[in-house]
Parts: sequence; C-alpha cells; structure tokens
Amino acid sequence: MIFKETKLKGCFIIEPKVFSDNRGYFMESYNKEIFDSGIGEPVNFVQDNQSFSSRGVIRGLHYQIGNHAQAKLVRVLSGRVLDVAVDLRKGSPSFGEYVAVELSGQNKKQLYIPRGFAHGFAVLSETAEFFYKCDNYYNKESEGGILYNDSTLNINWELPLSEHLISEKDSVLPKFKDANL
Ligand SMILES: Cc1cn([C@H]2C[C@H](O)[C@@H](COP(=O)(O)OP(=O)(O)O[C@H]3O[C@H](C)C(=O)[C@H](O)[C@H]3O)O2)c(=O)[nH]c1=O
Repeated sequence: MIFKETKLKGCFIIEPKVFSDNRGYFMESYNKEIFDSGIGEPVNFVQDNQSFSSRGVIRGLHYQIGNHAQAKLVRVLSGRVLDVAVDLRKGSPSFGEYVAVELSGQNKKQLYIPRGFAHGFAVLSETAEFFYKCDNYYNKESEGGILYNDSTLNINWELPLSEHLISEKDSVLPKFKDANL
C-alpha cells in the first residue's frame, strides 16, 4: 500500500498492492495495521456504506457535526467518480480548500477523509458502485451539508451542468458561508 498525503493535512490518497494473474486480481483493500501505520494514527471504522449511482449523479457535500463527525475511507468498486473532500476544520490553514481525486474500479485508488471534512462525489461513468468505511455511526440529527455548486468553493465536478442529477435534499443545502459547521 502506498500512502500519499494530499495538500490537506491528514487527507491521504491510498494505492493498494494489486496481485494480478491469469485469473484476474487480488488485493487487500483494507488492513488495519498497515492503514493505521500509513495514516500515522489508529482509526477504528464501525460502519460500512455502499451506494450505486448513474452517470451525472452528484451526492454531497455532506458531513456530520460535532461528536458525530465521521472519518471516511472511500473507494469505487466499479465505474469512475470524481471524489471531493472539503476541509471544514476550524483553524485549519486549508479551511475551505478541497481536493478532487478520480477513484475508479480500474485505478483502485482510495481516499481517506478525516473527521472535519465535507464529502461528495460525481459519477463520471455510466454507473458507479461506491463503497466506504466510516469511523462513526450515521446520526441523522447531526447531518450537515453544503450546496455542491457553491460559488465560494467553486468545485469543478467535471460534468456538464445539463447532466447533474441531484437529490431534492441536496438541492436545498446551504451555501458554504451559511453552513452549520
Ligand atoms: C448516509 C446514510 C444514509 N442512510 C439513509 C438515509 C436515507 O433514507 C438514505 C439515503 O441517504 P442519503 O440520501 O443521505 O445518501 P447519500 O446522498 O449517498 O449520502 C451520503 O453521501 C455522501 C457522499 C457521504 O459521504 C455521506 O456518507 C452520505 O451523506 O439512507 C442510512 O441509513 N445510513 C447512512 O449512513
């Protein structure tokens, strides 16, 4: 496994070791000992999530506030997405900055997003199966979000506007300046 820290401290791009042969491939997609050593601290995941989306779907930008904040280890089982993490940590020198990484079944890359970030992704392939581990449980009451096309964050989702497919809930999320952080 190769761990590359992004410009946002604590946020890592991870590339697993893939063993390919004439049958296909094998990889350890998660190994706690290797992961904790690569990240530099213990992370205890408690919930796995999985979602399936069609091209043009943008899920996010979501986070959970306070003690219910979640760190996430995200990857794509099949298809291709642009995955986005926004630094919302109060006092962070990169507050309001984001990283965008293409994750796909092909490149098998993973993104580790620490607590204190908003997360979202856009589906660039016909369909995408998305899988992620969380280090805190879902807590509906503590859900927060930011409008995916907020002009201050100015995220390039790499999809024509005409293709954006957003949930009703996400379409009415607050702007970054009004978000409940
Ligand atoms: C997140 C979550 C949702 N749900 C229920 C609540 C809704 O009835 C249904 C769909 O939820 P939602 O529309 O919020 O799903 P996404 O838009 O994929 O939300 C996720 O999208 C971005 C990319 C994230 O990083 C978050 O993990 C999460 O907010 O699943 C649960 O039962 N447990 C959960 O952990």
